[in-house]
Amino acid sequence: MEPGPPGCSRPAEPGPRLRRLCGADQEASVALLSRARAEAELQRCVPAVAAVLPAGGSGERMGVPTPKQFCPILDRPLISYTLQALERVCWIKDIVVAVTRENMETMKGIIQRYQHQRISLVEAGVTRHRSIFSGLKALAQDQPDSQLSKPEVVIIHDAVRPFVEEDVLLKVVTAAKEHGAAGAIRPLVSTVICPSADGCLDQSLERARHRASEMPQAFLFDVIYEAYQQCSDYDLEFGTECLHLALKYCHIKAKLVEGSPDLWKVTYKRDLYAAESIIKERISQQICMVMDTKEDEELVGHRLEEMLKNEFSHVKVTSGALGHTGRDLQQIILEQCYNFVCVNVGAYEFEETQKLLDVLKESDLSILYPVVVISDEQKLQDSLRQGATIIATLIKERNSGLVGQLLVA
Ligand SMILES: Nc1ccn([C@@H]2O[C@H](COP(=O)(O)OP(=O)(O)OP(=O)(O)O)[C@@H](O)[C@H]2O)c(=O)n1
Ligand SMILES: O=C(CO)[C@H](O)[C@H](O)COP(=O)(O)O
Repeated sequence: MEPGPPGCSRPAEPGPRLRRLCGADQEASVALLSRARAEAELQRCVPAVAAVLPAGGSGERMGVPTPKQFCPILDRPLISYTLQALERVCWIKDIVVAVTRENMETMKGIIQRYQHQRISLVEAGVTRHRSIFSGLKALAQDQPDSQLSKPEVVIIHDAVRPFVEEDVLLKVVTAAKEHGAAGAIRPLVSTVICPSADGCLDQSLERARHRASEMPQAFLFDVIYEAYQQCSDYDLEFGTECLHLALKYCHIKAKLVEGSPDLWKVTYKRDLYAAESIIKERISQQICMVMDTKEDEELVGHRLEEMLKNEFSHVKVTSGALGHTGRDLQQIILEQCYNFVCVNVGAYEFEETQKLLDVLKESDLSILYPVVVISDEQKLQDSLRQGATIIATLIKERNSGLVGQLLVA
């Protein structure tokens, strides 16, 4: 079993992804209520945790004019995925993002467009360490008029590592509470060598004895803030390791926690393609089919569901949403489903469907929302098979040109 939240006697709640899968078949209102209760309970017993996200770099190694954190992946900026990953964790109270002055408006636009919550912006520094320090200062202020308050534990996570999961965040926070500092590590992929001044091999490190230091990291706030206040200009200018600052200036030996391979930092252009593939794979595992009527749900929805279950891990069928757009959508959006397929059976009245699509489009939560019309009721079985093939291809291909399109099976 995962460790419970720090300072909390209850075992950890399953992460939102797990909750989404577990709760899929429950009554919507019951699921909502129990989720709200569980989150309120967690909020009460976890120490105050905030996160600082340095996002003020220029992404030189990426070699494109746009800083990599703002580069689009499936039409959504990279940083938005990272924010979403942190926001899903209900016990992180505040998320402080450090961005350069020139990108402040861009960042505000992203927050508004993707409805990010609990975010505060601070001005980034000229190096990563200075950006982090700027975020920590905002949390330390603790002024009555400030929205932020000093946390007990602070998570530091790069804005360009979008695949951080709740379990590793919980592990580093728990370890930081006990040891003062903690960070995720990974085995080295290549051996680290030390060249001499003349470009020849000086030393070769034993790979099995070394690890790559990744993110997230977590610290008792007072420890890391003290370290940043004490550290030299040289550290702030050239340092790359926050755990090292805690060791050097506060004598805190960080606890190292094994991280997942997806924690790597998007650095080169090829990393954007890798990130896109991972996102595609993740979001392509779930699909929500919205039927126009209850009868269609029974007649067509569940047969389509059976056909699609071999291809996707989570297929949800819902009906009546076209008539009760507001209520049902609220539930669907809470589940953060990306793929909607509205199925009309032999119906050519698309006004309600159009309304639903407009709401989805404005919500910016959904990436794919085509309408599939199973047109021929006489040959329903064949149409269904064809419909299932179209739906599966749509979800897997994720061709953005098909968003909001009408397809006829
Ligand atoms: N002055 C800086 C430099 C970097 N970062 C952030 O620190 C994280 C990790 O740094 P890195 O991968 O080195 O980003 P860049 O500095 O943007 O990349 P490069 O070194 O290729 O220019 C990124 O989220 C980056 O935006 C920051 O907040 N402020
Ligand atoms: O992994 C890290 C710390 O452990 C940092 O993400 C990394 O050091 C950032 O360095 P740089 O800005 O030079 O890429």
